Amino acid sequence: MPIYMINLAASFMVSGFFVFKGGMQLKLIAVTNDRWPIKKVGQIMVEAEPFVDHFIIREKSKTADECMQLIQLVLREGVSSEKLIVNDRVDVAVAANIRRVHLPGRGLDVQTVKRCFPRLLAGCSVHSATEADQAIAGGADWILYGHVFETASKGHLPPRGLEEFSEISVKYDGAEIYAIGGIKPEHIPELNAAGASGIAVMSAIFESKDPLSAAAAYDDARQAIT
Ligand SMILES: Cc1nc(C(=O)O)sc1CCOP(=O)(O)O
Repeated sequence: MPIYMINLAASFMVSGFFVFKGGMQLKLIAVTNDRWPIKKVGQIMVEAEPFVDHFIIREKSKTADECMQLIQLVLREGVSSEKLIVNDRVDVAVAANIRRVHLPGRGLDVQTVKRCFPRLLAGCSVHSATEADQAIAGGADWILYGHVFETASKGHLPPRGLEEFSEISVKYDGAEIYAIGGIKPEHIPELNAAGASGIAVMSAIFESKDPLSAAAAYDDARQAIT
């Protein structure tokens, strides 16, 4: 039986109702998809914001200056700087006074970034239990494990599924561990049972004609299990 099924069974065991990781509601991270001009990305972020805990600004093709413009735009529209996570661009995070950076596999490692910029919080993407071990040992404040389900965003490559994800979340109980890749609202119960702290979603929000409703669907699903 996969470990996440055992977790699911165990989570029913305390007086017949669910026990959630740390008693917390699953967090929703929305990841920008680098497909739109700055103004449209900002508009989507502002629309989805009521249901989103954090945004990862992952605009790989944009210049540092354009990323700064996007940050200024959403801050002006009332999005809290605490909700913003800058992907990869430590320079942009420091210049824009954003506290959180998300580091992709091939960039600087968490330990180096945290040593050089002790005030930054840093997370990273992992794709195996070994990478998760390295990230946690390096002091990662969160990790994103993926891709969990099949997704066009990863060229429909075979997904990693939930088994290793669940093993990581059991091993590092209490750490912030997010699932990414192909996540739909209906996956939330099984991700919760696998010990997810939250989920990270890209296309379902940034390709939607109605980003607020798209984010609300994830919120409904997480409310349904709390
Ligand atoms: C940006 C990203 N990183 C992944 C990883 O596995 O590290 S999967 C992914 C794309 C997630 O997009 P969607 O929500 O559209 O499936």
